[in-house]
Amino acid sequence: MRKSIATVSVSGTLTEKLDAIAAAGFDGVEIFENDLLVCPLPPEEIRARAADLGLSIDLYQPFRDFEAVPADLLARNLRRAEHKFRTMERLGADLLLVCSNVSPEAIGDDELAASQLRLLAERAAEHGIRIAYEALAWGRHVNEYLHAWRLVRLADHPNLGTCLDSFHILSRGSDPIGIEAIPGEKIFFLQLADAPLLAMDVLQWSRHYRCFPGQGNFDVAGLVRHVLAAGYTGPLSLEVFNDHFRQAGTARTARDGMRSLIALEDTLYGAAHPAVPTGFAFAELAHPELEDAGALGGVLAALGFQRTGTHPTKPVELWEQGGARLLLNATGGDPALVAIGLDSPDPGAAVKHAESLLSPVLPRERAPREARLDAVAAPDGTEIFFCGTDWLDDFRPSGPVAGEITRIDHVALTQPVHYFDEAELFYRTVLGLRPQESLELPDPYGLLRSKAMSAAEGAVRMVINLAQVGTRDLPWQHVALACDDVVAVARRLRAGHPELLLPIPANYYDDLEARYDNVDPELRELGVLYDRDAHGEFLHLYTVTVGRVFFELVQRAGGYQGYGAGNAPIRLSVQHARPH
Ligand SMILES: O=C(O)c1ccc(O)c(O)c1
Ligand SMILES: [Mg+2]
Repeated sequence: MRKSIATVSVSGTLTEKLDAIAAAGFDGVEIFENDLLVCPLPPEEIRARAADLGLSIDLYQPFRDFEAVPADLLARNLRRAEHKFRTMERLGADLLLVCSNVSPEAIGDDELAASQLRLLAERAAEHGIRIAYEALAWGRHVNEYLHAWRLVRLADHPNLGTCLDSFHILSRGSDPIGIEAIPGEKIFFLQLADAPLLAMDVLQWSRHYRCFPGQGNFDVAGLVRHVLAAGYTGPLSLEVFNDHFRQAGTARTARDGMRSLIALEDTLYGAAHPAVPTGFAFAELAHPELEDAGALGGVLAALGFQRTGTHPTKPVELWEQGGARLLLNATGGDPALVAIGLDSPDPGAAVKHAESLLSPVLPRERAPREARLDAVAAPDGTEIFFCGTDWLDDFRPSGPVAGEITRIDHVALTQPVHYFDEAELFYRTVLGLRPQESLELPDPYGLLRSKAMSAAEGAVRMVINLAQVGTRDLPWQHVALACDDVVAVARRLRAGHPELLLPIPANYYDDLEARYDNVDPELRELGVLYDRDAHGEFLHLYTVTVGRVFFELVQRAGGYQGYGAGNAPIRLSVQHARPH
């Protein structure tokens, strides 16, 4: 299907927007009036620029507060419309979006509204222009899409149709099944936006929190199915008002919008993800070139990891315990998590799929006998490797290392605020992870927003955290290691090891013991954190931070599904209290 985007959805000047929108592969644009008003170029030049870029101007918008007004106001509104028509002729646009009247002067009279819309359509027809009438969710009298359609039907003019906008329909909880009753040729335009579920005024929600399909909680694909079933053949057009998108990189947001539409089409055509990862192959940590991997090696050795192999051509060591594998890459930089290896049932298909979703595939250098490893860049630059089974052979590992740690449980990455939605869409679509809980947690110097995602019944879990701004901004990352016996590790490390994140405040344990019966008193002694959910229990423990990275040991009992999120504020406070 043709793909469009409203210029309001991305940052920049109008010319920057058009360049980025074309570069991302869109077929057309909706020109938002404000973008035109602030543009120094005359409409003819904007038209030529769009044409040079291969973009059609699919819609001009919005024309506000037109219908259902007293006679004197109608005359003024028609004069306003004539000006828009002339601008559109210069722009080469032939579809005008009219959104439902929000003014207190609007009259709640369907006959009047329809007759005035008909008049507008007659005037538009003289210019070869068509009108797409949209119900704003907060319209004074018309705020339901079926009401807008009733007025269009009543007005009965070939140059008048309706514009459907997924946000206005789904934010009100309207059932989109009714779309199928609208003849496809009377749906002049389709605008798509998703949004997180928020209990707030619908206008504020729309103007600040819309996001691309797949980044929020609406069933946008389900709505599009109804629109296609009605016989609509126009473009899928993104229309997003979002405070963060307005600050984010223009090209990057345009590409993210395109990724969202490609993924939406995949959903519509019922294309299953070709290679959802089945586990963590490894986590790769960069570190300064030091004997025994320095402080990082010290923490890992204390946790019971051993170096079991070395890469034949690169300064990379394999450290193992149970099924947990860490690669230590002596890049010279501060310790940081730089790559994640995922067990993939079909690495080639996974990379092709990632590429189809516009993820940059990373070039790899490898010696002739080394395993082929395909990687793409996640939005924050973390390299994501799709691993088969042969990569491990390169390291000639010396054999299994027994210990309490069994595998990588999850990896947590921190994203800047204006790329948080992009990261979520990437992990959902490129890796096929499903969103789990979304949380806001108090930090002594801010509020931590966090989203957990998982696949293969928890075999792969990722947590994306929002980097905090304006406070002590610590872009921490962490690797959580599944462990059979957190208490045993804590006992061992308490005996003179400085690697554990301590002390945990006594107030925490006082509260814990009030909340739950039978809390093991040893948890307090050892500084082990504890949580429970409907399924089971969770014991966990953190190490100190080395560079940007810290480790967590987690013990899930009885099918516990969470991440101990309620304890994150405790962890954050202790981390902030320690010198870095
Ligand atoms: O927020 C608005 O006013 C507005 C304007 C035009 C639209 O198409 C829309 O969905 C919302
Ligand atoms: Mg709209």
